[in-house]
Amino acid sequence: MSNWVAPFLNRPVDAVVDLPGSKSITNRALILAALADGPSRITGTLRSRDTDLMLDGLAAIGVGVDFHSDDPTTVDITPQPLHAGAVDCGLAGTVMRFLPAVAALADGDVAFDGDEQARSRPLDTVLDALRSLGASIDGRGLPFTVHGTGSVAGGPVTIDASASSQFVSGLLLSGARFVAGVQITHSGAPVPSMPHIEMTVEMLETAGVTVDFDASSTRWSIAPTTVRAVDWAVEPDLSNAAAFLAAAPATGGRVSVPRWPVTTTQPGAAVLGILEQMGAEVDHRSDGLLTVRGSARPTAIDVDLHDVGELTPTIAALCALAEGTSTLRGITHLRGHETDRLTALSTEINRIGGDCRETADGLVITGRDRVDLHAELWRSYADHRMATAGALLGLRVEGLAVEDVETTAKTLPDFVKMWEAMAGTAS
Ligand SMILES: O=C(O)C1=C[C@@H](OP(=O)(O)O)[C@@H](O)[C@H](O)C1
Ligand SMILES: C=C(OP(=O)(O)O)C(=O)O
Repeated sequence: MSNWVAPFLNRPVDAVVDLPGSKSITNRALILAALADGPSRITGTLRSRDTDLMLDGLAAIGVGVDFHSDDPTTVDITPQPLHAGAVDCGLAGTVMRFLPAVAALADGDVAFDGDEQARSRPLDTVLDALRSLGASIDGRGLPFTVHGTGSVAGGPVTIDASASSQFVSGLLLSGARFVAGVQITHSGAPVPSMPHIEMTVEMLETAGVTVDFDASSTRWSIAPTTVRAVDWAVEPDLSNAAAFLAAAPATGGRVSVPRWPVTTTQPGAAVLGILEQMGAEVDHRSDGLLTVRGSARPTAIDVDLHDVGELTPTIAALCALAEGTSTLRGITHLRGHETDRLTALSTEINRIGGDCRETADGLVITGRDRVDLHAELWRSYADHRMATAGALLGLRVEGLAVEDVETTAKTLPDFVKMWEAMAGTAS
């Protein structure tokens, strides 16, 4: 675990940053490929801790995983009969919430564990739902064991998915393989991160699985059907792009990202509208090059991030530098992310001299001029997005060190190299 002094810039940033594949698309493509009716090739696969844990977990229960020797981002997935094994979830929500339903289809016991910090992430909803759909599972959270019998009865299930959209996505991704399919009803406060469920639905439809859903986003239904093999091309990770793009308004500079998709289900795309509201300019060229330009100091915003919670650390860091008081709403569920992100962000922003207050459903942040902020150790709480938020503030706060910067490997192992290259300080 090392402290990394983030690059400080007293000039505007000017860089092009090419991002690797999306974590969310990669881990969905891997599950769908594992359950499909034939082999699939995935290109642009993100290679990071979360996606390698998914690859390892699938391989541990029998799925064929073959990397191309000359390109580690191209992987061939061959479905095989699923058997007993052990799965390490690390701190990955997508692994701990998507793989149990796959494991229930295995013939044998599948033991799940993960990082100490993962044990406090909400999970019992998925395990209870699978039990009520006919699976046999010991445990209410990590560690737990799925006693797979080779099939899952499936059918109707009511869950409260207000703590995480991944509860719905996890059941949908395997639901077509259940004997009676799956009919999910959500009962509770609104489900967060709805675009991530839309991503699940769109990828299922691409694999030939029809999902019926209602306009109020409380019911999703899948009939038992074959999951067709698809050769997936993974888009760049737009949530990881957010911190790099925010460097433009943070320094009054310019950051471009190639291969930005014209249409996407990735919630990370919402960062563009938010940066525009904060005063940045956005340009998307026909060749896919996306550019964000900042000029004056960013302006404060009042924004509901319920649908795009994973952008919060980046936006909060920018708000700490903005002119005025910002309100970030609709993000209670962030208390169950990698860490309690509302407490972590307010603690760290206040420790460097900022002004951040937790509210019932978010944060209120009064921006400070950079001269009023001071370099302290920015703690990461084993949260990749806390580390990248620290790096963003480090561009304006000379000497700010980010603790445990290696935690960025959860979704972006090359973060330090890429950030230093963006800042023009790479050795
Ligand atoms: O399904 C997915 O790929 C994700 C869904 C969201 O989870 P929550 O609904 O728990 O916020 C998001 O925050 C996470 O980073 C990835
Ligand atoms: C919440 C996140 O991850 P996870 O998939 O582990 O929930 C995230 O990446 O911001």
